Amino acid sequence: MGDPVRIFDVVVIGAGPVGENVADRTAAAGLDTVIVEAELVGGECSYWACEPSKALLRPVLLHAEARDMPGIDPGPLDVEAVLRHRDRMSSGWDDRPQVRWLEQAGITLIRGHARLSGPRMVEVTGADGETLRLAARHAVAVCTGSRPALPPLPGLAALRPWTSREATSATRVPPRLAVVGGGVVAVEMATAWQALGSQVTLLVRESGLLPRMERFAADLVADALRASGVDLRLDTTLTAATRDTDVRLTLSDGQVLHADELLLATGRAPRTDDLGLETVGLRPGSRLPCDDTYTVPGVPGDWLYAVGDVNERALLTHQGKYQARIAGTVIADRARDQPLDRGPWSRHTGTADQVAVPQVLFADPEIACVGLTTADAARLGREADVVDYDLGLVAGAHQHSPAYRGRARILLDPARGTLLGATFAGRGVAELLQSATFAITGEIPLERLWHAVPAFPTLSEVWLRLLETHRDTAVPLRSGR
Ligand SMILES: Cc1cc2nc3c(=O)[nH]c(=O)nc-3n(C[C@H](O)[C@H](O)[C@H](O)COP(=O)(O)OP(=O)(O)OC[C@H]3O[C@@H](n4cnc5c(N)ncnc54)[C@H](O)[C@@H]3O)c2cc1C
Ligand SMILES: NC(=O)c1ccc[n+]([C@@H]2O[C@H](COP(=O)([O-])OP(=O)(O)OC[C@H]3O[C@@H](n4cnc5c(N)ncnc54)[C@H](O)[C@@H]3O)[C@@H](O)[C@H]2O)c1
Repeated sequence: MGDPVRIFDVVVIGAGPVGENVADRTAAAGLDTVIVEAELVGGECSYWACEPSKALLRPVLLHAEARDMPGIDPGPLDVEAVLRHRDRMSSGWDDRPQVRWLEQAGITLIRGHARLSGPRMVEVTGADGETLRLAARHAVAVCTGSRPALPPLPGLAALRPWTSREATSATRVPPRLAVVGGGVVAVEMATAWQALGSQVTLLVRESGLLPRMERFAADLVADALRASGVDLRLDTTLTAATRDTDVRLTLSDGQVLHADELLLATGRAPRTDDLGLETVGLRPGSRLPCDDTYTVPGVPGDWLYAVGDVNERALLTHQGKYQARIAGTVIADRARDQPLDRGPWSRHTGTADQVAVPQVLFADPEIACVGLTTADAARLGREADVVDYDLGLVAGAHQHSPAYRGRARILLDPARGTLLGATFAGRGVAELLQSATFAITGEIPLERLWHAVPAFPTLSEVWLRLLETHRDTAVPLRSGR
């Protein structure tokens, strides 16, 4: 007879920020919850993504701001101190504090690699090769996140490229760092490592950076990267690379480049390839689809959930945690045979994923955006009034730093008079973002926004200037533009 099956109400696969939050909600609802983790409790975000990257960037960005402020002479960056700060902010890659949190929340932790083995069944293979079988009375939540998606370069393994993991955890500054990609990881890591002492070359296949963000914002970042010394090459792809004493890169324009390290920041792939999805009739290796309650469709019995990066609705920690709160509530209410409210903005429906996903790019300048961009509106055929304002003109920006450069754009629904999207680019705009998120999710009418008076002199004054500009000159965006 094989080992007995351990039975729980809920099995959560993956203890990243998203899995932790699903488990927190189901355990708080009184459901016996187990979480399975193959590496470190806390996931990618805590050790190789958000936390270490922002810990590298915060000193770098503060240093740049201080340099531009009259009366402050910050001296050179203490690179070793920045790396030690990064190590502390990543908890020294030690997950004991997170494990204590799980214990306090009453969640059982099992370490190992989990795979589905049939409806409501999960098998866990531990580091010792032993297998444990789990059964879920109510739900299995797949929160396995994502991994770097690497380009199909010949001889990739021999190149030993950096991915986001090495870029966030490296203990030595490479003199020459080549970065492939023009997305958020590439831009943030190029910003950090250039300031920490690398000569960064950024190879971008598109004609601009950050293809999913407003072009004006991406262009401000591109200008600033160039000014900081980054060799930014747009419309350029890597056609071949070899590693000998250094890395030799052949580019699409025929040029050859040498670097000490090569960072491939070319997007993410969902971690579904070794998850036993085929045992429940699903295809391994691709995104795990879900509906607005985060239930995987096409699996009888509504017991399988996909939450966080693995469903690719929004590859962001905060949005994944939002999804987790909703999925946890759905699981708990289904377990109590309570009906689900599938209406928009209800406790069981992830409406914000579709209309208000906030994101901050931590570079110099920052970009903070939520809701639709002009390109999104055109793609969706949504009519929008587009309003731009030069952030550098508001009094709060003058106070913020003397040579402030920035710009803001909002998109308004002309029929309803509500906000559809906002993008702010400039130093210190990250903390402006929640005001726009409130306006979109609260569907606050323009007439009421006029009564939300921004304090003087702050960057928030841009709201008033945007409203005035809209009153006087709004440019309508018609579908297809
Ligand atoms: C460099 C970088 C910087 C980023 N910065 C930000 C930022 O500033 N802000 C932001 O909001 N987002 C940021 N992100 C995105 C953010 O990291 C992810 O959106 C977030 O980590 C997703 O959380 P998750 O729990 O879904 O997945 P993950 O954090 O990837 O966690 C998944 C967990 O599941 C485990 N796992 C996987 N498969 C199995 C299995 N079969 N069995 C057991 N365990 C398994 C993994 O070991 C992992 O611990 C950044 C990403 C990168 C790469
Ligand atoms: N501050 C933040 O919020 C933050 C920071 C980092 C990452 N993230 C999250 O992580 C996710 C992943 O970021 P990312 O930058 O890895 O992905 P991305 O999808 O944002 O950008 C990938 C870039 O790589 C390029 N690319 C893809 N394949 C290529 C190839 N074969 N050759 C050359 N270029 C190629 C793309 O054109 C694009 O410019 C993002 O979607 C984001 O949500 C968020």
